Amino acid sequence: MIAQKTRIQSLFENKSDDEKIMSLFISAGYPDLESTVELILGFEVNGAELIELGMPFSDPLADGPTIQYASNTAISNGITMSKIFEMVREVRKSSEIPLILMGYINPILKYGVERFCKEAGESGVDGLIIPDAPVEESSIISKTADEYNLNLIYLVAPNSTNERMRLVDQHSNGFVYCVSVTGVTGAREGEEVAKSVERFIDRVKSNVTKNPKLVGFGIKSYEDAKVISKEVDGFIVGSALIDAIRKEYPKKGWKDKVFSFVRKLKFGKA
Ligand SMILES: O=P(O)(O)OC[C@@H](O)[C@@H](O)c1c[nH]c2ccccc12
Repeated sequence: MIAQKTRIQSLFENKSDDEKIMSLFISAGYPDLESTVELILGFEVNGAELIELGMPFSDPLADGPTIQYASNTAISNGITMSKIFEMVREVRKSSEIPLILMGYINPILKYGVERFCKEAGESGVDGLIIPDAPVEESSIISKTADEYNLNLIYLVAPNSTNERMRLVDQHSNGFVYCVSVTGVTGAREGEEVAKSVERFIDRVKSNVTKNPKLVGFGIKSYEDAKVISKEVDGFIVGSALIDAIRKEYPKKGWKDKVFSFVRKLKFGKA
């Protein structure tokens, strides 16, 4: 089978050198089941170029308190794998925004790797991030993901060796996720991230040469994003976005407030 280009690959091919891609992470089913699709479409209109849709899991080992909270809320709201695919199909009725599912390997194994990849591919998902299935264990899913034209995106972190970064580059397609700080997801003081990130990104740039690079973890403002993604293709925001939702939901007009936060992240002004 000849692999087709995914929407992720087209996005990076068509991007100009100085443009920064903004990717937003949201847990499917947070803050409620009805809003996820509307949020994704609204993120796109307000400046996001890529969406990471989290598949809520009860034991999210890479996640800090904010995403754990969103995950738990989504589980209480009754989110399921089938509902997530339904949301993706709904988004695809009106949008071609590149979409990544992000989640842990256990629920995927339980659902069935073949069934999962088939439904993901057919509903319009472009890629997968599975933090607890690193390259060494990628054979559990890589072949099937390929078959259904899903890019696999792996992570590098400041404690990855140069050899490991090269291995990750070899196995990734779509982009490589550069985790700016060691530890779990979540907003940190911007300076804390900026200080240590430069050396890490230098190393990433000399070892990850095949794939585009997005940096995430701890970015909560336009200013953070500007500094931290200076040398790469773009940035990812999760916890700060969920915090913004948490602050406004379910007050009247909460979505508009959230979308104005998104515009500020991307453009520096609402
Ligand atoms: O929340 P932050 O610090 O803005 O970081 C993005 C992150 O949340 C998102 O990409 C993500 C959510 N869960 C993950 C698990 C592993 C790696 C990354 C993630």
